[in-house]
Amino acid sequence: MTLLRLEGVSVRFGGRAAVDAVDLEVAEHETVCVLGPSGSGKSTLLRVVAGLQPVSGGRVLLDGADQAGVPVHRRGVGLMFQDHQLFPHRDVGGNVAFGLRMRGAAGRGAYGSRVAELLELVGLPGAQGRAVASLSGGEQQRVALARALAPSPRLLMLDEPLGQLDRGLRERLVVELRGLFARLGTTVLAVTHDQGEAFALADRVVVMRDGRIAQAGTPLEVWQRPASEFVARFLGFENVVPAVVSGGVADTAWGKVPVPDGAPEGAQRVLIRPAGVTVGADGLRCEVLSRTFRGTHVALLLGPEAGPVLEAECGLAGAPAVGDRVAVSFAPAEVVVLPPQ
Ligand SMILES: Nc1ncnc2c1ncn2[C@@H]1O[C@H](COP(=O)(O)OP(=O)(O)OP(=O)(O)O)[C@@H](O)[C@H]1O
Repeated sequence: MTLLRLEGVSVRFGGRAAVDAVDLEVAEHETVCVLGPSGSGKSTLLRVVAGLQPVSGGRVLLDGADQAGVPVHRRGVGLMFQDHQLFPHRDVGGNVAFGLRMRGAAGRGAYGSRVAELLELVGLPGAQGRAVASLSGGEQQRVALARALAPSPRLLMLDEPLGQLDRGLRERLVVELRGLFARLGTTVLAVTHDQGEAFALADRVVVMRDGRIAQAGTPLEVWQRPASEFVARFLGFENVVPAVVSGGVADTAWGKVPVPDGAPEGAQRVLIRPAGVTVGADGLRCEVLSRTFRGTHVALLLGPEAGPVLEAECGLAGAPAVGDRVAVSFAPAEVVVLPPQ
């Protein structure tokens, strides 16, 4: 069932559309992550849903009810922002209880057990009495989450939820959040500029560009089939060149590249994901310009004898060294013929 529906939502500041005729649905129990470069309209979209930003056009519906004129505190949405805005003068319990009081969600006596339950849920059991200032960044994030979850919002909205935390902690928390949302059946609309975070957290990602949706789909769909060169580059793929496609082969600056069956023919732009650039004995000759250890693989930057630099991936064992001369071939499964801009 659809919980949130945006119909042609636009927000204009001066003459400029920050959000431009956006249609979006979020189903109950679904986690949707809105992703996009700075200024693409992500936060504005979130603020619209929360009721913090009036629309210039279109409608926001929650459970089928038009939210026009419904104030923030009556929308039943929970908000957690990047700078988590905890009250420094209240202890942890006081901060979480604030989330309950805002909604009048429980009688005063019931706060204590609900706060305890929420702190347990976010992995901070017994932290009620701790001062906010004594918490690490990750712990503060958990308290902010407990506070946002306190009134059991029908929609939880997160704006750059893990933005300030270091990478290792972010990766751990993302996994925890995903598990928590699945257990609670929470419906989540999150905004992030970090594609790794979005892909790890979301059932569906929505990539925004200049106030519009450039692509929406499951993480796998978007990763495997970026809908445009913009999306491909935003995901960090740099191997994009013009090509003429004919008979299952793309003619590119790197030579002939096999394309998947059924790819559109004619003048196109082609993406080769680094995983599809295979280092071997035959093929396009290249010099290794750099190599970067990535944990599970080695990322190579190659200078080919023809065409622009190429990104490739190879296994840790036997990775070539900088300055080595190698040859590469291309795997059609990792080649995407991109739609015209
Ligand atoms: N209150 C405002 N008044 C005028 N312009 C605004 C206002 N809020 C946002 N904008 C503009 O609208 C556009 C979208 O901003 P928004 O904050 O939604 O982008 P974003 O994708 O969330 O960016 P970031 O990742 O940097 O937070 C930007 O060009 C921004 O400058």
